[in-house]
Amino acid sequence: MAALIEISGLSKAFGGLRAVDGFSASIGRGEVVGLVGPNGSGKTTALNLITGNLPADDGIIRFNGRRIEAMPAHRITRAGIARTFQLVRVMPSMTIAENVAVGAIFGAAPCRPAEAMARAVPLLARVGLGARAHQPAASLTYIDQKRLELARALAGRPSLLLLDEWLAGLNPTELDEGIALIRTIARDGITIIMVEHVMDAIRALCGHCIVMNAGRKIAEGTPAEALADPAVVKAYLGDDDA
Ligand SMILES: Nc1ncnc2c1ncn2[C@@H]1O[C@H](COP(=O)(O)OP(=O)(O)OP(=O)(O)O)[C@@H](O)[C@H]1O
Repeated sequence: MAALIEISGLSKAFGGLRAVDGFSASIGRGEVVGLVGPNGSGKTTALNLITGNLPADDGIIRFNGRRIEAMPAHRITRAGIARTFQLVRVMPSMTIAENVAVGAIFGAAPCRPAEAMARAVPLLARVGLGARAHQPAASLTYIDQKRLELARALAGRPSLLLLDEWLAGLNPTELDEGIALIRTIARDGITIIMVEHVMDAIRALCGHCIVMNAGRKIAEGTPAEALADPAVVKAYLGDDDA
């Protein structure tokens, strides 16, 4: 399988802290990859480097064969990488549909505002917000803001979707719905990298799992293989997420 994204020697330090330290990975088209690891292991920082939300200190990222590690975030979005945030970022004074339309206008398949609003409608239905399209985004609960962020990311028609703990905080019913929704996105052919602490979701969705600790990749394989790796068991010992 040709790699959609290839990461080589990616590094980022905050002062003396090596948050991402020589991280390399190759992810094929159509894969659903779990990026897991104890708290503070560098997962969100790795996503921020891929999306250009943070500049890398070192390393190469090839997406669709193009170097993107020095591109500004908006060009990376245009190139086809969309994301959700662990700490959601919605524009509270705009309506829910307008928030999603922004994702269409600035995404990989840019369009005019009228078409962007038309694209938003079915996506809001898909994430369970269909009845609320014209309400202000500020009216949404935290969980519903996460749904909005996912619709906004999809509106950009990305080829790579990065989910940062998108399933966190869902109740068991919502979790089942969320897993089913991610599965439909993958079936549409969108490659997914999901940072997630909900291991049942990783097992249910991911054929490929990468485990980080202290900024480094410590294991990789199927979820069963990677999570059973002795280095992974050791990394999680003493961590509340184990
Ligand atoms: N902007 C920043 N400035 C300074 N330190 C940071 C910054 N962002 C992250 N860090 C530190 O870098 C390390 C890696 O953080 P990161 O958020 O990438 O980990 P994570 O694996 O996503 O953790 P979690 O599972 O808790 O979200 C942590 O020690 C964190 O405190």
